[in-house]
Amino acid sequence: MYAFYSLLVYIFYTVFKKEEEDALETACGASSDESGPVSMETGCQRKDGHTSKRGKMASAQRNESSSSSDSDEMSLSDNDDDIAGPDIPACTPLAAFLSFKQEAEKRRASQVQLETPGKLSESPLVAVMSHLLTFLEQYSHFQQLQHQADQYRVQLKRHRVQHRRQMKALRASYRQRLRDKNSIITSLEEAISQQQTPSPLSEGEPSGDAGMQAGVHSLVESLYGLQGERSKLRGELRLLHSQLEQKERDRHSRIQAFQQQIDELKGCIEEREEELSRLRTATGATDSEKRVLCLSAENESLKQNLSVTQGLLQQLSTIPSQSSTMLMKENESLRSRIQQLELSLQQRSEQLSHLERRSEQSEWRRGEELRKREDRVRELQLELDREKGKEPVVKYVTQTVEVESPTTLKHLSKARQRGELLSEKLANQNERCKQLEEQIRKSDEHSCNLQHKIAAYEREISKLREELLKEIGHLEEKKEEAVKAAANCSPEHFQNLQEQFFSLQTRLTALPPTLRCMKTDYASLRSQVRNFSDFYGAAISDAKKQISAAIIEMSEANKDLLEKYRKEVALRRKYHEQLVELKGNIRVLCRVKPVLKEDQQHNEGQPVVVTTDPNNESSLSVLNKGKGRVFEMDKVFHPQATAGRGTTDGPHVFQEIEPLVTSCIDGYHVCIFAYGQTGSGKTYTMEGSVENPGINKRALKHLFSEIEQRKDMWSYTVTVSSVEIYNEVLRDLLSKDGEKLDIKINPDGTGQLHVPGLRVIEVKSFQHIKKILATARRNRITFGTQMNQHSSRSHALLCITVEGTDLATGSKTTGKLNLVDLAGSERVWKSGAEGERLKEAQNINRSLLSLGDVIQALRARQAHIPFRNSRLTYLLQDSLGKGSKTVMVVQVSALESNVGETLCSLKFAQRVCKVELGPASRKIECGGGVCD
Ligand SMILES: Nc1ncnc2c1ncn2[C@@H]1O[C@H](COP(=O)(O)OP(=O)(O)OP(=O)(O)O)[C@@H](O)[C@H]1O
Repeated sequence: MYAFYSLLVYIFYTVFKKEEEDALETACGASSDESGPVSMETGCQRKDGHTSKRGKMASAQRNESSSSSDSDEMSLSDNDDDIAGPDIPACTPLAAFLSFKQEAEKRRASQVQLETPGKLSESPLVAVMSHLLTFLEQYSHFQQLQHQADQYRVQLKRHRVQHRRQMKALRASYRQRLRDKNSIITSLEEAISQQQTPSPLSEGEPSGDAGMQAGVHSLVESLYGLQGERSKLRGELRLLHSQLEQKERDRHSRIQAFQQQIDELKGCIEEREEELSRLRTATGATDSEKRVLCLSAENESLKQNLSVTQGLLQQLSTIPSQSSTMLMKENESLRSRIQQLELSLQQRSEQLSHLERRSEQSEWRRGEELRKREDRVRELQLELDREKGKEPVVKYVTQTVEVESPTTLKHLSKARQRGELLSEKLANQNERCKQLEEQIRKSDEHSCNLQHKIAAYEREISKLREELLKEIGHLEEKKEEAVKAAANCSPEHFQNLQEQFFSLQTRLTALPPTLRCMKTDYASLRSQVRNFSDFYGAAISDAKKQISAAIIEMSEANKDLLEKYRKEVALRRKYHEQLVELKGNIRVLCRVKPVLKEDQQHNEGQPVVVTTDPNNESSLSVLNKGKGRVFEMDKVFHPQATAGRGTTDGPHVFQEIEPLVTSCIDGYHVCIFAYGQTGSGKTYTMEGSVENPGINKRALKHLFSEIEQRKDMWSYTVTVSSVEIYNEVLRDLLSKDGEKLDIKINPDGTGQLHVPGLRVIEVKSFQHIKKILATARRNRITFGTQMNQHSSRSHALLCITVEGTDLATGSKTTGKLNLVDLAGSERVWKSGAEGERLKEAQNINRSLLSLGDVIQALRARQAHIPFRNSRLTYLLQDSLGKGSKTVMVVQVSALESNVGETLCSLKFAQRVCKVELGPASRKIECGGGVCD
């Protein structure tokens, strides 16, 4: 029974509900057609208390229009016709049915109670019914209330509209009345003025026309009355105005409050959005979104960098002009100083030349005398020779004297020339002084030689004398013999012999004075020579004094110059560092290998897929499977670019490297490495050939020339070591035994790495380093692969350490330059590697991969950088990390057969491009510690 009733109730309920809904829908349709959106809302309300979607929208629209109506009168008046009373849904048939059912059930229950007095007084169905009924009653009551509320709301709106209309009409009528009154007043005033103006015709007439006066009075009274009314109306109008203003103020305050709320809401929304974006970047965002965020952040930083760069550029453009004017001034003052010094030097050189002339004259005079005496000696000698039938003995001596005198003169003329040169070239003062000293030394030597020669000459004379004495003795003997013979010979013969004897005797008596005279002559000659050397030495020392005074003067002037030079050098270094930092402390350069003859032989008909843009030095495009891809680098070297600085347009390799080598001398850690597939030209770029040297040689040449330029202020020590990493084993390329080496932490407590047993050579000159490079090249492991006849199978590192000491302050710098020629990054299958070669290729790829990981970690600013994952990265730790400067030269082939490797290399390069190492730091030691 219970189930039956329930079913019945359900059926009826559904039937009635359907009826109601149909009725509602027809009402909705009708009202939407006739009354518009407002009637839709109330007409479409369901029985279960839910408003339909359309109803909600309509309500929203109505709310909007009502809110806007407060502010906009016109819009309200437009919608005014749309406001209509809501229809109440009919739910009474169900209630009637239920009450009827309840009655029937009650009756049935009373009958059952009468029949079976022991059972319950009320059945459960009746209870349910009664509950349902009360619910429906409550619901209908609620709907009625809601309906009433809606009606009130509509009425209120109508009243408000009516009120506004009334107000408007009232204001209009007041204005109209005011205008009317004003016009009346003005007409009356005009009339009065006409009345009061005496007419020329009425002048002679009596003034007191009673009718006229009364009219005028009444008019004046009415005028006063109108004026009073006007002022009253004005007061009312003012009141209305103030009311309106008050309302306007209220409206404004409401708008402001509303605006505040909107702002608060906006703030909330922004906060939410921020939180959302934060959450997104932290967790759920896609890679592309993250990338977009990162890129926008990078963009921002780039913009900032750009503005900083522009500022710096401006500064840089102003500072050189200032410094150039300062330098010009200084130059002028220095020039005038130099001119003064040149003048004084000229004077000194004139004095010197005067002295030289005098000495030349005296020399010449002495030479003349010497020649005369020599002639005499020669004559005597000839006589003696004639007597004795001997060879001329003094020939050698006279010849030497003849030769030596002009050489002395020559020396003197040279000295004069040098003196003149001294005045011309001030910068070579010290050099010339040395030359002069040398000359003095030579002249001293020469005078010494002369003394020796005089002594020899004296020795020769004494020998001659001895011989002469012997000859005399001999002649005496002959004489005695002759006397003895004369005692036995005839008187004629005796007489003849006597004559001969007497003549010989006279000659003999004549000989000693000649000899004496000769002796005295030589003594005077000797003293003259001695005097000459003394005189010459005094003249030279005088000149020396004058020159040293000039040098002191010059060095005083030089001090200022030196100081300025120091400042200029410091400024240049600063700008240089700024320039390098602006360019970025990690730079990626790309070099495209030209298509060589041998490449054409192996790859006949292969098209070129890598193209460079002559108008854009930092991009290159790669064509792969018909699609072009553009890569951006810091610099792209087209295939015709040379290894050096270049004379043609476009970038040349060393031009980009040079500033970093200079940085190394200034105490920075620099790492330059070549990366790329086998045969792409890494070794060509780093080592080069004899006729076309690569980065290594050019860097060292530049290093030594820079050191030479700074030698007045800095002293440098350059040490070199070279290692190769083959199959993850470290080998010394400068030692013959090829022992395995290991990387350890330096026990000196600095925390730096060192390789025990590694040969470190101190290099004094560029010529020396050439030999070292050749040794390292010879010892490196190379094999032929399918891709390169002489493929380098190991990573080769040339480590140059430059320790500098400031001569003025004593501060020390330590710069490091690591030049790395990496092994080829080819694909294993493509290189045709097997067995040992395969292991080799795998090791190469592994270490390159760890280099990539290190760069990735640096890029992500990770706390831990995996330097220790390979020997290569471990060894380069202090030149790859923070505070260092790194340049990667990516080598690529332009041929289509290598496009895969080319793309891989370029993608790796682009990853490196994004790494920021932060500002580089100088390694300077002040006293005991390190002060970067
Ligand atoms: N820019 C260039 N101009 C002229 N010749 C070049 C250039 N680049 C490379 N070559 C030539 O290409 C050949 C291979 O170059 P190289 O040995 O330098 O390649 P690699 O990258 O070092 O190879 P691997 O990694 O196998 O050692 C050499 O004969 C070299 O002379």
